[in-house]
Amino acid sequence: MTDAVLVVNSGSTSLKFGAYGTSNVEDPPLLCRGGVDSMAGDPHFIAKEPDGKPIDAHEWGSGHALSHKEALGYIVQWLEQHEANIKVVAAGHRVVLGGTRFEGPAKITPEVLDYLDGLSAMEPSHQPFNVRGARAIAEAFPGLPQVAVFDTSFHRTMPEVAQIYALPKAVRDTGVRHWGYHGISYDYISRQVPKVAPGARRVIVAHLGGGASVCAMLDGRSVETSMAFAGLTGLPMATRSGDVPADVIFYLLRSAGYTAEALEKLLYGQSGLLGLSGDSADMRVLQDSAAADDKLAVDYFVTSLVKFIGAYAAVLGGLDALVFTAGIGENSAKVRAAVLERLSTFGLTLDPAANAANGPRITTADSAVAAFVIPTNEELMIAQHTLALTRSA
Ligand SMILES: Nc1ncnc2c1ncn2[C@@H]1O[C@H](COP(=O)(O)OP(=O)(O)O)[C@@H](O)[C@H]1O
Ligand SMILES: CC(=O)OP(=O)(O)O
Ligand SMILES: [Mg+2]
Repeated sequence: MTDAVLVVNSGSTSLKFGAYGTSNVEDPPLLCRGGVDSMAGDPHFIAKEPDGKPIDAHEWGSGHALSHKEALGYIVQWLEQHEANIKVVAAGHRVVLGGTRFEGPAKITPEVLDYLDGLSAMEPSHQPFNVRGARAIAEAFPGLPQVAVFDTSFHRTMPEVAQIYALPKAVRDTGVRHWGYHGISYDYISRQVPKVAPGARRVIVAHLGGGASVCAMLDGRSVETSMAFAGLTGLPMATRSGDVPADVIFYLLRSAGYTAEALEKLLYGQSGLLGLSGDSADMRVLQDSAAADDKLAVDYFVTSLVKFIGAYAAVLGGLDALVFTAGIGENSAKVRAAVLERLSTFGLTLDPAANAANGPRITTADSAVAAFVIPTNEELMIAQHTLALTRSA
């Protein structure tokens, strides 16, 4: 029997898992991974070897819907049947918002889950599903030690001015603050940067996935980040708007017949790359398209990124390294090239061949500022934190 930590990344429509061995706390070995995608309408399960080789797959058919509990139930049963040598001894969860109470990973209790669920009103796009995943595991494995690892923790090093808005104190004290997200990914990247760019102190990391944000790091610590209060703002994303001025929101509510609910649906689900292109939320489709609106969507995405990077270079007092990560950052040579071309004034010179090969270094040897592609690994970070916290019990 191999003891394993089960890592769960429970999203609104997908539930990803990874099973990690417990033999090496610093670098827990991945045993297998997978998940259920499109839970709401066309669920399909896939399990893979650590190297990505498929082990198993299952489809429920379109029109079928799975709850988080059902999807996790399937995963747990699959692990028991197909990975009979694995014994789950702890579970670690990605939870996006830790609120004022949690600045680092925390052991999960029913009371902790109630607190975290109470934050769902602030962050409705991920938080309730993260909590649901932890509750489903608690039911499937009664008594199993569970740990929550938070996206927001990494950004608590930001200076006070980066964590607040220009609102009265009474409002700020209700928890309205610039939390920042994707912190588990940034934590991982901050540990990789010294390996590829020794001595780089002023670093900007662009986490560009379905959700996207940028983080300015000084000596490996967050000092600014673009995703703000909930998972909606900052850069435009697959279906999320990114920054839209508050006065637009007032106008839509007051004069254009939107309810708060319809507006939330519009901004979270029908905007961003999908809203601009009217075509697709997927950068793979948009970056190769000749359609004018698809090009507009890519241009808006790239321009937003350039604006944040420029602003963050100013905040950092210069730039030593730029890092691209997550689905778009790791795979889209076109987006990276467009961004770097527009940043040549900052001393970044693209190496087209290295960029086409997805790096790791995508700037020329004589580029004053270096840019890199570093694949992120949120699951490994969660496994490490979970092991550290449950081992010290
Ligand atoms: N080869 C590629 N070129 C451009 N974009 C890509 C490529 N592969 C994946 N992506 C983009 O990556 C995104 C998913 O990134 P990922 O980090 O897996 O996101 P999430 O965490 O939201 O699941 C998709 O929106 C997709 O458009
Ligand atoms: C917080 C957030 O936006 O996460 P994701 O990119 O996984 O949707
Ligand atoms: Mg992600």
